[in-house]
Amino acid sequence: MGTEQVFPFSVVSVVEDVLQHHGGRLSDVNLASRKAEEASLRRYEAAGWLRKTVGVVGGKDLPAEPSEEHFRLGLRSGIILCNVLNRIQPGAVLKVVEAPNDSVLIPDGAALSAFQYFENVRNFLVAAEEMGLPTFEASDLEQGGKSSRVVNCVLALKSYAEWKQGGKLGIWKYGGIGSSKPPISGKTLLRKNSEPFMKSLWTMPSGDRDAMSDHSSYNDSGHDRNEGSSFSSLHSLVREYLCDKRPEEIPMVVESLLSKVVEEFERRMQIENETLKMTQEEKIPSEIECSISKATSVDEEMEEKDDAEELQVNEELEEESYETYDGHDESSSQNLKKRELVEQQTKSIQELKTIVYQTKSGMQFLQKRYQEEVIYLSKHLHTLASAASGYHKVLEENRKLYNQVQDLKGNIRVYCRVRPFLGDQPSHYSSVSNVEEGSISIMTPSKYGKEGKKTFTFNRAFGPSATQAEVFSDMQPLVRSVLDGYNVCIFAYGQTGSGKTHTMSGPNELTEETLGVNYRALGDLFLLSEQRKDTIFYDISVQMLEIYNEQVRDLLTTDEIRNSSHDGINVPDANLVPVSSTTDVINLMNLGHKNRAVGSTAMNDRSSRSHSCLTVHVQGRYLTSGSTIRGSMHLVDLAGSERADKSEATGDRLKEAQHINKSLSALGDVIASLASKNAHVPYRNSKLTQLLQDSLGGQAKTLMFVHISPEPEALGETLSTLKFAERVSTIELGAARVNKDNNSDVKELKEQISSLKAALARKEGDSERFQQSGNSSSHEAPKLKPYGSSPIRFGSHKPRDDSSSLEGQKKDISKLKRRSLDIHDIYRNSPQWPHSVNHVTNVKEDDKESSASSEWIDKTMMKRNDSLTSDDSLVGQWDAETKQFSPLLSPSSLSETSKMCLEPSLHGYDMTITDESDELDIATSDSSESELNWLSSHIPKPTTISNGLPSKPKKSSTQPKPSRIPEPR
Ligand SMILES: Nc1ncnc2c1ncn2[C@@H]1O[C@H](COP(=O)(O)OP(=O)(O)OP(=O)(O)O)[C@@H](O)[C@H]1O
Repeated sequence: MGTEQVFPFSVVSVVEDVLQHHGGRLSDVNLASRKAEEASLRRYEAAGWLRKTVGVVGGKDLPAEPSEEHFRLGLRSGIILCNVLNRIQPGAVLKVVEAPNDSVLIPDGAALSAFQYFENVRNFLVAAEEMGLPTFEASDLEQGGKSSRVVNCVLALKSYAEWKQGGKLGIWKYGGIGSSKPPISGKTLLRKNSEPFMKSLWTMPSGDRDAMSDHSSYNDSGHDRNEGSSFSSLHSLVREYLCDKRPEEIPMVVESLLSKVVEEFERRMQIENETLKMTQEEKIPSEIECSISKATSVDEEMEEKDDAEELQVNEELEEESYETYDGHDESSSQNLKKRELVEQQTKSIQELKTIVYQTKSGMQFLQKRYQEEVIYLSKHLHTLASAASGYHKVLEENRKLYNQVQDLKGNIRVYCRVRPFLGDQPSHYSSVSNVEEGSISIMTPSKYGKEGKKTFTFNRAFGPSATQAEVFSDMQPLVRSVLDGYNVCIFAYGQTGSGKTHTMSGPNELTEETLGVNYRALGDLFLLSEQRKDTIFYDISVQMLEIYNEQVRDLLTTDEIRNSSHDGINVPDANLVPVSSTTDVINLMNLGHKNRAVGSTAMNDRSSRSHSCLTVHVQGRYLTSGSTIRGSMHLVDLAGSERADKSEATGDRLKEAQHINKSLSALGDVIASLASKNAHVPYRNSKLTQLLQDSLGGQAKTLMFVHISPEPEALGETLSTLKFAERVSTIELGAARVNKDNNSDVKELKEQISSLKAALARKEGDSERFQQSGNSSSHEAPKLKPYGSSPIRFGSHKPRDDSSSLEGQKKDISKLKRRSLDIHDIYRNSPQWPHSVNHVTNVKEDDKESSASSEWIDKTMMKRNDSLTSDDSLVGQWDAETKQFSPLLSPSSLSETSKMCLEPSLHGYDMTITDESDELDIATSDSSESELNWLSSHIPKPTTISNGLPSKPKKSSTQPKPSRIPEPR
């Protein structure tokens, strides 16, 4: 192994560095050369002492003042040195090879001699070292060697000899130049000086070199001849450096140079050793740790670094491992282990890499699919969201449209239902001849009409065979409006026994089929609220009230409640009972019916003369927004609308009748006011209107369910009821109103024309009779006109003037035409709601509400009221100017009133407030009896219905009732 392979640096490079970097230091070579002279003197001293000690003959090869060359050559054989040493220290060199011949003097002597000389020198040096003398290198005796060290050795020996000759006094210590250097050990001598020595051999002439190369010991040094080039370059370098030096300076320069080289060499070796030590003690463990940590954290690194960086790290790792392995043989086993470990880790890393790559690609694939699915789902979700919002919009739109349709149908709608015959009563006696979807035809006896048939149009008409379910299905949309936040009022109107309770509640014995509107409405609300529970939560609760004699009772409690609501909006003290099922409702209704007061009556129980009201309160809360909506529904079973019979109109019955009339009249006022869109609606005129206030008008939807009985006996009341209902229906209908009004008016106009024709014919006949019998008919009882198309008894006191009747009829026609367009005319011409006596007569200045509707209060009602009681205070007088009744008129003044009515032109009576009066009976102006008779004829008797209820016999009256039923002329 070459030097440059053993060491990380070459000797040549060391020398070059010394020459280049330490050239400055070599400048002191001059100083050394100055010392060379001193060295020469010392050499002379050494040579002289050697000559003196061994004699001139023995030292014949050594001049007294030899040059350095001669000094070296003289001592080169080692004979002089060995002999001198043996003289001073006998036996120090046991065998001294003497020169066999003169060849010793020949510089280039035989090889054997050279070898023997070398043995002499070597033996001398060993002995000198054992004696503690400063030694020199054998090569110092060769050309280029350090003769100064030889001089030093000789002078040291001289000093030792003198010390020995002097009796060995004190401790011998060599104090010559170079004595500070420690003695060179034999081993060190050999190792350290063998190389320069061998180098010098290579510089020897070829013959010597060949001779030397034959000796095996020289080959043991392991030097390869091929390495000579580096040495030759070194030599050339040194020679070049020394070429300008004087020969005597060269040894000193070379010595200095070599010492520098040696120092540099040692310095480098020390550095190298330290580096190696660090590498072994620190670097290797850190590399292992680094490798392990890199291996364990490879996953994280893989994520953080790209592949190129990872590869670089691994390559560096491997390079470091190889360097470590190559650079340190002694730790090769460790390096092997380390390398194996690194290889294992590298393998693991590769496997991990593969797994990571697979996982990564798998993750990327999954991520891609996930993103695709997310995109797909988001699209799908978007579609669903838009569909959902669209669905909600459509739902909302549907609700709006639904309620708009309800609005278009009219805020107040009128339905009519014909009760079937009860028991075994044959149907051919029915006064109802035909029932179509929106109209009812009534068979009128010839005395009522010319054609024997009268048709009334409503929003909906139900015949006797209509089932409860059919009836409810038609009002179901209205009921459902409650859940959308509307207020709804459904009230049943009709005379006693016409089937109001049956429609609203059902018969006494309830079955699923016979359940009335009340149950079905609530059941429907429950069903709908259940269907909507995902979006809205509904609270449904009910109240049940009765209004009897203007007193409000809570039917869900036994205590009488006080109407503390001054606004009349509601009855706040009434029990409000939450319900959640139809069963709850049935139980409550049973309780209500039980609590409903039942009085002894002439023909029916108290329920006929009291209003019962089932109020359903609905509060809905949207689950998403939290907003709430409120709706309410009044289901009212009104008291019988028939007029109280005069014969029974006493005491409690009279009081009941008054209250019923008052409340129904107030209800009519409210409806009329709403229809005319008056700013003020007189809700406060009765408990009934107060109770229903929130469900009458505004956004509220009202349904009047008119009931009629089919019995011919009830025809009068039936016609009255139908007339009124049709009028309300005609007035209140919205968009459908025009066509309906037109149809109705056309019919009426036709009837008017036929009536006029009949009047003309009659007039002609009367004229002839008048001429025959003279003017003797002034006291005849007025003949009742047929209960024709005129709805009511307005203008019943209007004088019957045949001569003016035609003109009056024409006026009426024009008024009818106008009425169809003018709502006020319609009201004026409308049949009145039954007015209570108190309502009409007790008109107070501060009660403007009632006066607001006084214009369409039938004057005849006063007379009818008058007929209901003998109390003069109840008699009213119609003031044509103020258009108000004046109470407290005496019976005599009634006659005057009649006169006034009969002679309106004289008293400024406004004819326009009456209409069709000529169609009705005419009371004689001077006969209050006739007037009473008229009133009797127009107050229908309570219908005797075969409903199992007792029919009270009629009290005697001045005129038998049958006579008051309109008779055919
Ligand atoms: N559509 C109908 N089908 C069968 N029976 C009916 C019908 N309408 C009414 N009735 C029966 O006629 C009778 C009288 O009906 P209901 O009591 O409902 O009349 P009303 O107008 O409520 O009388 P009131 O004013 O006294 O309360 C009852 O026995 C009832 O069952």
